Amino acid sequence: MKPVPSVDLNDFLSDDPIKKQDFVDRLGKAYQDIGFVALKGHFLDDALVEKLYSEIKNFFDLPTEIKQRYEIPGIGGQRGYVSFGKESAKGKKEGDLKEFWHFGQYVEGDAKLEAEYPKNVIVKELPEFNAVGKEVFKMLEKTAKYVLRALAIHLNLKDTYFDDYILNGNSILRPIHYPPIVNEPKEAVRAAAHGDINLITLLIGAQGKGLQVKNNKGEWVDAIAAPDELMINVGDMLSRHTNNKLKSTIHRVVNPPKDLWGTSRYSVPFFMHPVSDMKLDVLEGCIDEAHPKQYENITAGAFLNERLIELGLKN
Ligand SMILES: O=C(O)CCC(=O)C(=O)O
Ligand SMILES: [Fe+2]
Repeated sequence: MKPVPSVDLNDFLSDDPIKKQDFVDRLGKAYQDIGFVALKGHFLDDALVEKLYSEIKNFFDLPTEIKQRYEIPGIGGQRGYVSFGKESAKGKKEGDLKEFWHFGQYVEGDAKLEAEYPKNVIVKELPEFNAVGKEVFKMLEKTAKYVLRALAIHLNLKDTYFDDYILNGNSILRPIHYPPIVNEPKEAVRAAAHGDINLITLLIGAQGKGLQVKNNKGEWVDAIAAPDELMINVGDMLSRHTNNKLKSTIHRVVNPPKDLWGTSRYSVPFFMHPVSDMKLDVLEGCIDEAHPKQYENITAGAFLNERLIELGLKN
């Protein structure tokens, strides 16, 4: 059996109640077991993904001094460029072997949130880069909305429970470049073991080897998606809200074997965040005698802030 199960969003979107319920059950089971699922039938077509890759390669190929013009101080790396080695996993000293870019929310019809979020950074050299980022952001956000609807049903909540929290949410699209490895890395890896901060993560580009997840026996297993699949996992915000009923699984990106050091890895996670005001307080339905409340009440905004400091992106 594949360590990470596959599901098809078309089943959830169909009018057939049996298929719909089957999707909910399989997704819920996957998130209670391994915390990851590979999903096809999402809203990104092949041409869009191809264009995204070509544009992000163009961006990371720009000279370092140009890329660094887009590294904005004082915003915790929440928009624009974050240079190589800057981010480290929670509790780790060594920086990860990666550089990345952040596209943030395109707020519509909400002046308060527009003022709250940092503005998206526009790359002057590459007009298409900005356009494709926005398009991919919207398509992943739409995909995530239906995945969260399925999870709401699984949690015995109203299917639209998350809709208002994710509308204009503080989500982030992060194209990552892991450059070729030139010198023997001492302790550093491409991405050290971590859990994601947000509600759910949708990852484009998990086809190649590299991504590994820790299963419930504590073993690292490869998480490899088919070319038409997104890898989708639960983040810490959702596991907190559900009192760990849904698992935020620890994962990492390992360095390739020496004969492949010369190759770059590109991947593009979309971190689905709610608005900062969302209360992550443990859901009543996830507390009982066998599962006492495990977390203090906190808002999504306060939780994010804590974690950005721990990642070395904010002080
Ligand atoms: O590059 C990958 O495949 C995963 C990256 C990741 O886990 C993250 O950025 O949170
Ligand atoms: Fe991650």
